[in-house]
Amino acid sequence: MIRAGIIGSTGYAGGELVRILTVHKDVEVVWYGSRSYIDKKYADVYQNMFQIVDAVCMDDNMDELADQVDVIFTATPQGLCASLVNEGILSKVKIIDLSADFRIKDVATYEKWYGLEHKSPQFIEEAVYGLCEINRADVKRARLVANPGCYTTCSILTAYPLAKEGMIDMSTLIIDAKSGTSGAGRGAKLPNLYCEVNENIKAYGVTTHRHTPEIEEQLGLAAGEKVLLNFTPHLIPMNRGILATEYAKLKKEVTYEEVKAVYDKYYTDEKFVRVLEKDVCPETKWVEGSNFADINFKIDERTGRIIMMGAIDNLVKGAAGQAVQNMNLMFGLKESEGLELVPMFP
Ligand SMILES: NC(=O)C1=CN([C@@H]2O[C@H](COP(=O)(O)OP(=O)(O)OC[C@H]3O[C@@H](n4cnc5c(N)ncnc54)[C@H](OP(=O)(O)O)[C@@H]3O)[C@@H](O)[C@H]2O)C=CC1
Ligand SMILES: CC(=O)N[C@@H](CCC(=O)OP(=O)(O)O)C(=O)O
Repeated sequence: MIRAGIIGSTGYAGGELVRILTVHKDVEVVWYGSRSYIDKKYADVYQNMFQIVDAVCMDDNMDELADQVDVIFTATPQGLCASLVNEGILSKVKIIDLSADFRIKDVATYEKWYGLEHKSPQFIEEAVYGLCEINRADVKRARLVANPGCYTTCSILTAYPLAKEGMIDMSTLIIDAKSGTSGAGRGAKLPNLYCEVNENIKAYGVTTHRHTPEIEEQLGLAAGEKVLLNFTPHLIPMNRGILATEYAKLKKEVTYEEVKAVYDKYYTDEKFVRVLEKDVCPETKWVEGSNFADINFKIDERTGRIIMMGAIDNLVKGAAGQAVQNMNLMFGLKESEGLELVPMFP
């Protein structure tokens, strides 16, 4: 059995990790980390775990944890993982960080967009960007994985094949994304109160959202050029789900079949990416509770643009599911172990 510790197990992403790992046949969660609930029963924090998880919450002592487990998940605020990790710890355990600390290769870019000083820049280079469909071989060898962001997972997977094959003019790419409120975490914040979110929709982080440089870096690597794009997130009144709608100019006239062949080239063998049938638009409801990313596209012949669409569950493929997919690869397990979750509907 792989012994796992979760720092930040009481947050939404950490809670989803617990839900998935509790039924993973090769994993035992032995450390339910928390800052506010130390010594409290985990099932008192999340009653859905009543009679399922008996453990009590522990602190965030990564040094002590590293002696007791094989893998540590950090589902904690930006900056925390970088402030705890060190060579001694990394020589003993594998770390999968759900925050953004090791996602962006240029430390100045991270510090600018996150407004934080990076506490462990020496590990940025070695960290592997854990988007399994794109970096599978590197993830298998990694001891530190930077689990991608939720908006970024959806945005990158949706455009990746066309960026990689040079079919779109990257300078024209515009990403409009919408997220349910669980994306903002469990912490009490005024903009996330029921009356602020319900019956409402708003854009936020316009031109400044921290996922912008992460998407630019990854799609830039795919396209082999520096990419600057517009990314505008929106908060919508639902619990889970992200929908990204992405617009770009096609470099030349192409048919539906030609574009479909490109998506199939990258995703036919990918269990968790479903390229939908012609004219079917992805919906968050069709992926809820699952590790699927549903993707499709439509060519607008009038404008020469292509509209790409993607949907994921932000807490599963956008966070905990992807983290478990990474863990499976790092430990040589079946990639989909514990993740064959059927989407729930309605
Ligand atoms: N929500 C989402 O959809 C996604 C989240 N992520 C990332 O995952 C991470 C967690 O997000 P999310 O679950 O939403 O956030 P939450 O606010 O729901 O949870 C944060 C967790 O971190 C713990 N924590 C906070 N501060 C500290 C600290 N100083 N030391 C130790 N533990 C601390 C909290 O513990 P306690 O409550 O016990 O004090 C809690 O368990 C973030 O980096 C986020 O960006 C990534 C992808 C998607
Ligand atoms: C709705 C909402 O507030 N979403 C969060 C992003 C969610 C997230 O998980 O960000 P990381 O993946 O980078 O950790 C935000 O906009 O900051």
